[in-house]
Amino acid sequence: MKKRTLCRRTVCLKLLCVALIVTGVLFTTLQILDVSTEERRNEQRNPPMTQCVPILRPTPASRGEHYNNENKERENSSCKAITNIFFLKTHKTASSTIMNILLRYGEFHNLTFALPLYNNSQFLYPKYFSASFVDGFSARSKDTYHIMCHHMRFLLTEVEKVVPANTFYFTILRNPVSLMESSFSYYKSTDSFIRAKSLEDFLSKTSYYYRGNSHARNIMTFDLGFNHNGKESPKHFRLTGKMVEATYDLVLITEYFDESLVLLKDALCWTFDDVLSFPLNTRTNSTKLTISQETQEKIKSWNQLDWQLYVYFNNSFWERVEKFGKERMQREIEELRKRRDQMSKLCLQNTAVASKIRDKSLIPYQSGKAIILGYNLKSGLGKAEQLLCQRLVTPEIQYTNLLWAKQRKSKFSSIKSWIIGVRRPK
Ligand SMILES: Nc1ncnc2c1ncn2[C@@H]1O[C@H](COP(=O)(O)OS(=O)(=O)O)[C@@H](OP(=O)(O)O)[C@H]1O
Repeated sequence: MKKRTLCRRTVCLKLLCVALIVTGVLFTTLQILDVSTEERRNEQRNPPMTQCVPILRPTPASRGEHYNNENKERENSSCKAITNIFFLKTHKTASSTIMNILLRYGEFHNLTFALPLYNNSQFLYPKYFSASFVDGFSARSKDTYHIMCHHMRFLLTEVEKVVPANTFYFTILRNPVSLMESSFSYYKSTDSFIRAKSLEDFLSKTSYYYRGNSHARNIMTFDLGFNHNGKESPKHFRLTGKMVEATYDLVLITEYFDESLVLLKDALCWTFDDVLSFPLNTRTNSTKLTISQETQEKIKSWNQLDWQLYVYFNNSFWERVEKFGKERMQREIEELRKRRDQMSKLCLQNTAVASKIRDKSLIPYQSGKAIILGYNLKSGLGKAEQLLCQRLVTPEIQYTNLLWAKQRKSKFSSIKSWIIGVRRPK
């Protein structure tokens, strides 16, 4: 009798396991197939991930490690490379270039990314971030993610659910004047900008054109999780600055991109090779505007919250450079540029508009009135160089797609081994 009950329990348990697996597979399939109406509406902001680049296996040479002994020196030094990283990818701030550095580092060091759900590269932006927007997230998976670096509207309590406690937080800010010129061109077809004849026209009739969306006003403040139509007072500016300072270990400045990379390299205890990058998401000169002094002032005034934030962190950035040592900074920038030059000679044939990019998987997403440039690689590269060069110029959407596929594949392999383990007779 007892044996039979035991037997029935074992059968029940097995059935339960099978049911769970079937539900899991169904759920995953539904997740893949589901493109909700809201996601479709957000396509402008959250472009679909369609293009694919081949998954290749990284080697030390493809990591760039054959160019110098720096990695060996690092191995002997006391500082240990930081691998738990959160990067708040702010909009139109060169954040895609920084992101490419993180994606490459993570891929080549087999780290795990907290990626957005399939088909949404921006964690359902402009909604506030929620841990449930992370692909495969469960409360138990918390300590499994190393890097999180996609666009989002920041919410600390939710991010903390996803990343480990010792995570390094950083972000990047850009002068709101050039940022808004860039946004106006890139987001020209969004609500607030679509009817404006020019940036000047928009700025002279903001109460008529502005529809409240973040791309048109104080976008950095919005991305950082604050009210982008909020109060403008010295007390408010100071408080926001202090709050950001308390959350982020480092705030980079777009205008001082190489100085920023050197500080980042130092803070993460990484090497020059780790922070090598080529500018991504750049526009043709034909889609850039020259901004008069008067318009610059209007932009600052319209984006006062962003402007004050920028001034605050521009100051703290230079204090940090001072601490780092100005001469040392100069030396390291020279070294970084030398290596970037070498890499550029090795990899790049030219920059090109979409129609002139030979490898269609390397075409960057195009938006609004902006003509976004990509790269053609040199032909005849060795296998390892080909991989490194290709990754250096792989746009965000394609790279995310690739990592998504890689992580899904490894998750499916673990489930498969678990099923085989359950089935194997004792
Ligand atoms: N290395 C470096 N240094 C300085 N500026 C750089 C760099 N890399 C990219 N960029 C400029 O950053 C703008 C694109 O920003 P993002 O990649 O953050 O855009 S996006 O929000 O992800 O669409 C875009 O600015 P605009 O050309 O003014 O639009 C890029 O030219």
